[in-house]
Amino acid sequence: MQSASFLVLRTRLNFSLMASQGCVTQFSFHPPQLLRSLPGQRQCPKLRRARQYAYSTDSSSTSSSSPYSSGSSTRSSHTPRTRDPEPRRSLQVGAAMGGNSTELQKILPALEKVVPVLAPGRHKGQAGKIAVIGGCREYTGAPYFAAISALKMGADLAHVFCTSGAATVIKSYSPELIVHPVLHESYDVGEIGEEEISGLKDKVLAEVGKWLQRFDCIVIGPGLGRDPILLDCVAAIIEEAKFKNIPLVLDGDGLFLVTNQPELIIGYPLAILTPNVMEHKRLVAKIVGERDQNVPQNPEVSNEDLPGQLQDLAKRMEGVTILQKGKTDYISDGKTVLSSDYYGSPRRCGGQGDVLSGSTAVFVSWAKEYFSNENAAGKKEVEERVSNNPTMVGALAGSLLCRKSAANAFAQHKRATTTTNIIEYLGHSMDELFPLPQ
Ligand SMILES: NC(=O)C1=CN([C@@H]2O[C@H](COP(=O)(O)OP(=O)(O)OC[C@H]3O[C@@H](n4cnc5c(N)ncnc54)[C@H](OP(=O)(O)O)[C@@H]3O)[C@@H](O)[C@H]2O)[C@@H](O)CC1
Ligand SMILES: Nc1ncnc2c1ncn2[C@@H]1O[C@H](COP(=O)(O)OP(=O)(O)OP(=O)(O)O)[C@@H](O)[C@H]1O
Repeated sequence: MQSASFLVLRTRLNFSLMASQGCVTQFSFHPPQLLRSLPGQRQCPKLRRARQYAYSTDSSSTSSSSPYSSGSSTRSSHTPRTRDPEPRRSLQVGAAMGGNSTELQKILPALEKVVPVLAPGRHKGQAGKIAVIGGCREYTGAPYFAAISALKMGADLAHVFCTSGAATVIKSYSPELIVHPVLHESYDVGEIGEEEISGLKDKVLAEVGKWLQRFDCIVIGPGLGRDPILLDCVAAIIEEAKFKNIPLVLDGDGLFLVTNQPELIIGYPLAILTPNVMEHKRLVAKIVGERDQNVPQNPEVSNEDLPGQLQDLAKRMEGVTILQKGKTDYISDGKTVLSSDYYGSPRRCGGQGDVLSGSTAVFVSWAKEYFSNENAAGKKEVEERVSNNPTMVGALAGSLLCRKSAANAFAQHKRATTTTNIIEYLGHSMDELFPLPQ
């Protein structure tokens, strides 16, 4: 049997160097792999899954054992995989605060190409129109953080779609946000039957739907809550956004929704999931443990092999991009894995994930626009140094920016650092990473 559904050419280059602040940092760089589908790879989903499983469990190949294991499984046990399931491109940039690696010096000019120029001829909206779907009685901070982050790092317009209970509060944080109180929780509507729920869903979809086409990217989940009626409506919004080909960033309770209903998002190439450690474990349990009879029910997520496991997960989700947040951020669309431990802060105050989702949404919209322009300058450089997938490019840029802002805010505020401080540094950090022309 072929060891994979892919033919692969792999070269690898490792090097280490002294980072600018004197500590030794190890970098590894795997040039982009060549992936070629074998005939029949895009056949029926069942066959495709069977091929993937055959790939990931074929013990005759050094690169093909399952990336998952479980100590408590009642199903077949598996040896943890020690090698990559597939070659991956890995970018690992300086852990040291202020590190300025050679790798980074190649990546940043490539990422900069997708950042739109500021020119007098451009009109309002061209630098990005972002929507955040989130905000309920409990959480008003998270959607605010995501939306204001989008504005502060360069988007022109940011909308928030939330419940009426959250709207006034969010508006009072900032006059810059456009806030739509259109979502409903069970608490607001009381006990209603199926028919009324369906009517409510249509109403919400009509309210949100008339705006959808305007957005370059939608963040779904910060502070959304987990009310079943509300989530039902958001599922309908996701379907509509997919139909309109709008990039989606799913975070917080948006991840809760798609973890429970993965079919909402599987196979949508413009989706980015941004799970933290816990959210990632839940996703793995659902997508791998529950759906694949041939791996343990509660697959172990091992730090040692996160990149390989993430790549496997993204592949099982048929090309969805996953940004797994943590000490190191790992990003994969199933084809490649990028990782970055660039900058960052030791403060773990709540809300940093919201800054990431809002910023990533803007970068993704810029990257999508950039790749859709046939004559865009430097496209080959971006493809070779980062990826030809706008969601991968956007996720890496979002991660770098947030970690840079967190490091800058921490340098100033130390233990007092909060998410608001990190947001204050977004503009400055953008300019450090992607300087405006003098
Ligand atoms: N100001 C606001 O309005 C904010 C609102 N937010 C919104 O809240 C909603 C729910 O989000 P969430 O963060 O409470 O849920 P989730 O991530 O499942 O964590 C649940 C528990 O898991 C654990 N845990 C988490 N990370 C871990 C790790 N790395 N490693 C190990 N354990 C970890 C940890 O458990 P503990 O340690 O407390 O036992 C944690 O309490 C969502 O809509 C979000 O957007 C936030 O954005 C914050 C700012
Ligand atoms: N241990 C760490 N060291 C450095 N940076 C980290 C660490 N853990 C997470 N980060 C960074 O913090 C940001 C937010 O990740 P985090 O895991 O806090 O998300 P979250 O739990 O979803 O946040 P939120 O509080 O908004 O729900 C990411 O950009 C990630 O790179």
